[in-house]
Amino acid sequence: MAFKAGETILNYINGRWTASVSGEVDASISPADKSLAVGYIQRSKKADLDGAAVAAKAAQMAWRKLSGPARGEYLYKVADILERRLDEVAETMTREMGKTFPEAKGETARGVAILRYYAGEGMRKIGDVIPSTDSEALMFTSRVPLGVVGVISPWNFPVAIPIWKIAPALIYGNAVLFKPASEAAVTAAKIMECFDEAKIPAGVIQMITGKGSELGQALIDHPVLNGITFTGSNQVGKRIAQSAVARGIKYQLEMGGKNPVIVAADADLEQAVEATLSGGLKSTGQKCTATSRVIVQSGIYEAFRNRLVERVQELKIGDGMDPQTWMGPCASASQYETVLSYIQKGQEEGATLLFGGTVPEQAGDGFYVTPAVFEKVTPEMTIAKEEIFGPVLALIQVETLEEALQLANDSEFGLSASIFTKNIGNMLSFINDMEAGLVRVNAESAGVELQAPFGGMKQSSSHSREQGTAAIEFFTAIKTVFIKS
Ligand SMILES: NC(=O)C1=CN([C@@H]2O[C@H](COP(=O)(O)OP(=O)(O)OC[C@H]3O[C@@H](n4cnc5c(N)ncnc54)[C@H](OP(=O)(O)O)[C@@H]3O)[C@@H](O)[C@H]2O)C=CC1
Ligand SMILES: O=C(O)CCC(=O)C(=O)O
Repeated sequence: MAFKAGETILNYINGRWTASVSGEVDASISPADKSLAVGYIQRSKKADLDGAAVAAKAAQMAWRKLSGPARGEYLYKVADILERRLDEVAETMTREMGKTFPEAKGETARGVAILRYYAGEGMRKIGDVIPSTDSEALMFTSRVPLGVVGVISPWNFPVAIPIWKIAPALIYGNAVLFKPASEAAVTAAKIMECFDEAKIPAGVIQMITGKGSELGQALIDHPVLNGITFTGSNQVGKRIAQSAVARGIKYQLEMGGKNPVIVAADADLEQAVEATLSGGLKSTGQKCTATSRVIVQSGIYEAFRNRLVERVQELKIGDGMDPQTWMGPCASASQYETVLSYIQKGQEEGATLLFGGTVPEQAGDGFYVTPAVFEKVTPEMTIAKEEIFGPVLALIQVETLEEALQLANDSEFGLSASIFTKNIGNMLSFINDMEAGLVRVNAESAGVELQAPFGGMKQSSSHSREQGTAAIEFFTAIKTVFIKS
């Protein structure tokens, strides 16, 4: 089955495309033109979830009995199908949440690579032999699946994030109940179509759409779950943690960031400017790893600021499907309003708006805003503290590297951070002292590689890591086995 643009998509439950018991749907609208519906999604109820939960439990029993390589074969098939349908999936993503078509294609290709990576994991070791004090015994560990895992994903990476949660969950023998973000659920259905076409056994992966406040809450409270993995806001993440702790199930949270870039006086100016543009404004700044605070040493400040503003002025804002477009719209009406309100707050609190932060004339019915560059930002200002999740850069001038590091760490978040410098001492201080899960030298703050652990410190995560070989830590439990004849 392949849903067409503008159609009503259904839930994928127990291997079948199924309408919700509610009989209600919600439009997923295009951020490039809010009068266009990219599709209609089911407004599902707890009763839909209950049916899926029964199917998941039954399916997981059989799925865990398959060998790792056999489970991997399914993921390889899904990867091949997604690769064949890459342009179609990427176009749906661009139309539904606004990122440019080249970015959407890159993300979909990353989804393919993640599927293949975890397909290969099905052939790798899942335990260790440990010497026992009893010389006649054999002692070893084995990794076993958690059971049924809930996946709640955001709209900003509608393909990569669901896949980097679903693929490891499946390869290690879990069944998945997947609730995508409502604003990217049509794209999520495209991923499900690939699993369906690969003939994955019914019930192993199921997708149910609906409002976070109702269906999402019902999922996190559902007794069928043995684990839950989430990416999104801190507010929702905290609710998930509370519910998981109350029921004693495993949870994994990836949440916000307020990512700094330090530009040292000896930095390569062009490199630092281009990385700030890319890290801060690609995907319209809607990445948890996006550059938000730009901390610049005074020796290079003026040259950096002037070049940055010059380059930001050149960026073309428009529909992500237009090949000329460098930056698309904000993903939704609520993101748009949030971003505009932060820009207003920045000005009210006394920061200087050097450029942007306005609604372009040709915006029409789209959620467009020009990238905003602020200077004279102080650490206590709201735009220096809160995650904006939009195309807003806050420049902060400092004298010394020590001051830069101290300001960079002055945040409740600790996801990613970059420094631009040629000095090895600066690099080492930054690597040692920066409180972030991802530290990058002479590279933009955004940029996650699927084979490496990903996650944050402080309020940015539940202190667990996703992706690469780290994924096995969350999606399995260790069983220690002792055998004596
Ligand atoms: N770290 C990151 O990558 C992301 C961070 N954010 C941050 O969060 C802000 C708000 O974005 P928003 O989309 O509202 O993020 P949310 O955290 O509300 O949404 C993320 C996911 O959680 C679901 N959800 C919402 N409420 C509940 C609930 N009570 N129980 C269970 N699931 C729920 C959503 O469903 P539904 O879509 O149906 O509401 C969606 O699938 C952004 O401005 C940004 O700062 C947002 C997205 C990603
Ligand atoms: O930067 C990336 O590729 C991933 C970012 C991310 O995980 C997020 O924004 O939620």
